Amino acid sequence: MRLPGRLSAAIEVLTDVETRKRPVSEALKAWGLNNRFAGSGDRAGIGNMVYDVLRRRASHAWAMGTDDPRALVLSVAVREWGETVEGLNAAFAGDNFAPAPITEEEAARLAADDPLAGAPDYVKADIPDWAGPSLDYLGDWVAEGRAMTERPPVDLRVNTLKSTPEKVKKALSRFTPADTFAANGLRMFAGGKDARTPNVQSDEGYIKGWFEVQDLGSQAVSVLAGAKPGEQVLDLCAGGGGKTLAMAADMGNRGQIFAYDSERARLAPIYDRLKRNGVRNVQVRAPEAGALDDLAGKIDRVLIDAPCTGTGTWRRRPDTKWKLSAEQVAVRIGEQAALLVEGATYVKAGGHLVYVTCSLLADENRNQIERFLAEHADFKAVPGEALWSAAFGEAAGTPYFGPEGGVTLTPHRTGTDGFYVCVMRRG
Ligand SMILES: C[S@@+](CC[C@H](N)C(=O)[O-])C[C@H]1O[C@@H](n2cnc3c(N)ncnc32)[C@H](O)[C@@H]1O
Repeated sequence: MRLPGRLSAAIEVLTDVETRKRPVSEALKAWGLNNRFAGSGDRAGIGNMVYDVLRRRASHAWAMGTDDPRALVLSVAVREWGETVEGLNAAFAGDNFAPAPITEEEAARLAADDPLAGAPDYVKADIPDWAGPSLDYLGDWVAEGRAMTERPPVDLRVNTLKSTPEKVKKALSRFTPADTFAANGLRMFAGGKDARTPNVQSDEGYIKGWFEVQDLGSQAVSVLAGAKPGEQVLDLCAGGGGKTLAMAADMGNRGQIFAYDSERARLAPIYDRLKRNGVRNVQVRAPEAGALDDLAGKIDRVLIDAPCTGTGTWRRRPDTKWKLSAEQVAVRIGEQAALLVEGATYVKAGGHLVYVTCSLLADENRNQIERFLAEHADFKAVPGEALWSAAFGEAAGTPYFGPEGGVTLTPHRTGTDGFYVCVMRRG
């Protein structure tokens, strides 16, 4: 496929996402199944265009005076991918799969010198209009929003139970992985335009369990969770086990992690992942009545990687940015508050409760912790700044340290997905 056909396909997928309210990954998959002639390069190019549009949907819509998928795709093609109106029209003329020629009005919009003139800050930040005040505590929320519109890198966590950063770097040298502020993290930066994402999961090293794909922010909060060899740890919202695996490696397979999740289907991938990673100190507890009763008051460290709105992952899942409703936020807040109360019951005296979200909303982070601490006088927050500098030193970006003791990572501040972590000690 040539570029015109790929642009038409991106318009089709975006229309499908909008009209059928489908998740973008599903719409892209469906397009691939219905168009089997398209190769992997085509699918990558179309996917990149669709995601680029969604990351900057508000600013491109402002520039074009409409949020019609065709206008948004043309705007990204010209303003981000470096195409010209003349070049596109020439290419469209000779291609049966091309979109209709660019109109004069569209051409004028695409040529505007200051396409965001008069735009409100939330449009410049490419976030929903309600979100600015919620991110205000971070300082420059327009810069925070803009950083969330960049293509995310691929981050790996080296599994120290089976490998070393040097060994993984050598095995993946064709992708030139770079070091990160986390000692076991490696990063591959995203390419531009139709560049393909490195397919590291088909690499021999991945199959052998030398590394996992895990955002650097997720790695960092796993380190800050502070699991030590020999401890009894409960991962109360273990899901597919991303943080369970990271903690097991930090514990050197010594001690015990109980991995639990209320959704059997979420937990399902953990079994294969534990095997591939060579993890031997995890006991998976399936969601059955009383599954955790025997752990009450006995655990050194309880991790609550809480269900959340995922606002910290907007650069990876930009479609969710435009769909989040106040009702969804309220549901998550209720679940998180209940999990904090439940998680506390498993912590032994002198043990720690660790609360994590991949959200940047104060209501899911600081406000939850402040309410919990006000109602649980036996818990005290461990200051996040001290935890951070002990783990990563001064050179590791500048997270936001909240007055309640929490640490907030953001694409703008730490070059990671957005994450929040607060470690609390039971007195
Ligand atoms: C952010 S995800 C966990 C991700 C996982 N820890 C990882 O690192 O890959 C949150 C998880 O919490 C689970 N969950 C939601 N409510 C729960 C509850 N009341 N008890 C236990 N798990 C719950 C969800 O099923 C979901 O898998």
